[in-house]
Amino acid sequence: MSQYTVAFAGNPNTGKSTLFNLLTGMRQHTGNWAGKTVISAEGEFTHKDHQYLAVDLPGTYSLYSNSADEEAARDYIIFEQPDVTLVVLDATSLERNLNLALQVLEITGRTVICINLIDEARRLGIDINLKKISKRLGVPVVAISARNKIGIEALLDQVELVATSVVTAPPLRITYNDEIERGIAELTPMVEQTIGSMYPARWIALRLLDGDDSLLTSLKANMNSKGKALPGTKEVLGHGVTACH
Ligand SMILES: Nc1nc2c(ncn2[C@@H]2O[C@H](COP(=O)(O)OP(=O)(O)OP(=O)(O)O)[C@@H](O)[C@H]2O)c(=O)[nH]1
Ligand SMILES: [Mg+2]
Repeated sequence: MSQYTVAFAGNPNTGKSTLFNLLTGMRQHTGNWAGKTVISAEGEFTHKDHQYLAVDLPGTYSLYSNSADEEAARDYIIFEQPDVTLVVLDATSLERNLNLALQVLEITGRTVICINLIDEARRLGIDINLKKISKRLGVPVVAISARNKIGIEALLDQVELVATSVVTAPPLRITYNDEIERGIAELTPMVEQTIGSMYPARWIALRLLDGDDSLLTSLKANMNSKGKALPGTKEVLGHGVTACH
């Protein structure tokens, strides 16, 4: 039986570890304060005919290399290329949480959006239009309560559809202002030429435009560890990189 990898990403304190523990039977640290998960934990679970390896990533507000946690989550999603990235959002603060979801979606369409704490949202009278969000983002969106074990089967059904490629979506394409789009257009072919089609070139170009040296360092380390040296990376990518904001 093949095993699919599911990475749990999301802002701190959105219930990733609660869901992870529920599915895997493990006991990752949970609690009502941010930043509990510091290293990624792994555990297994089964749903219907498939086996999954769940990876509980540290909570992050972005994938912009602001901290070791963000770098770890970013590197896992880009370089390990999980079969599914499950973005766990807090239903009571969707606007803030969707920021990370958009960043993940720019990297990969192999994503399921899991809106957790739906019990809390209902208590507060927050009504969430799942269909509309799913249509806008192009990926499945499921509401759950990990603590109360609500919606879990429906969530895993969607995870299965993405893992088995029954449901597919390209990375979400966000259009930036003209200056940034010009930079992306210039850099993306160079990125593709240098690293091939293995990694999300447009997103990497965008991060390089922002002067994200940490991503460049990770890219080089990763390519080297896979025996794919990057001749001229510095020349190609280091040249013309300007911060846009
Ligand atoms: N009301 C409610 N609370 C929940 C639910 N799921 C998780 N929680 C609570 O939310 C808090 C945070 O849960 P964690 O699972 O530790 O969150 P996390 O995303 O792993 O947090 P970090 O590791 O810090 O990123 C805990 O107090 C959980 O009991 C839910 O469905 N409803
Ligand atoms: Mg956690």
